[in-house]
Amino acid sequence: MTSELINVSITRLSHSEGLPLPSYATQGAAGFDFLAAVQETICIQPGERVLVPTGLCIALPPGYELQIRPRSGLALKHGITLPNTPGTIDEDYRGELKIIVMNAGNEEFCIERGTRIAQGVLAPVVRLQWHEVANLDETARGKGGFGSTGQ
Ligand SMILES: O=c1ccn([C@H]2C[C@H](O)[C@@H](COP(=O)(O)OP(=O)(O)OP(=O)(O)O)O2)c(=O)[nH]1
Ligand SMILES: [Mg+2]
Repeated sequence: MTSELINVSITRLSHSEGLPLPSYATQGAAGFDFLAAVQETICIQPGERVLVPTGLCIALPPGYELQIRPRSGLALKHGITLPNTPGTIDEDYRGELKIIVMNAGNEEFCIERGTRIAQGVLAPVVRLQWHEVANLDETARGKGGFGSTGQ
């Protein structure tokens, strides 16, 4: 990938010792894979969700967020998803990164230590400032939405 690399400070908690840092699986991958820093294998029953530790804390540079997204292979093969996707890591968060993993499949799914459970994508943030007005400008769409343009 030709995009610039942004430095992000990272610290480890004791339960991630021995695991490699999250990394990009291919040269052009947009997301790096988070490894589950579980001490023992945890199994999620269909419909259940668990909070998976990463054992990592980071300090994002100002103006960035980290999005935590599901992995499509786990979603397709096992129905593993993240109910809050994309999870938002704020630039001022210094706690442990954790991943809310849900089993939307039909069978038990087990997460072993080091399972690549989700991916992180660094993204720039644009913040707004409200400008309260009496009326909004008119558009062709107007208030039409929720299927107003047809199938
Ligand atoms: O999948 C996630 C989502 C969030 N976080 C952490 C980092 C984030 O900066 C913080 C707060 O997340 P969010 O704003 O989504 O949750 P909230 O329910 O609004 O909590 P808060 O009141 O702490 O902002 O929790 C995670 O570790 N994993
Ligand atoms: Mg919040």
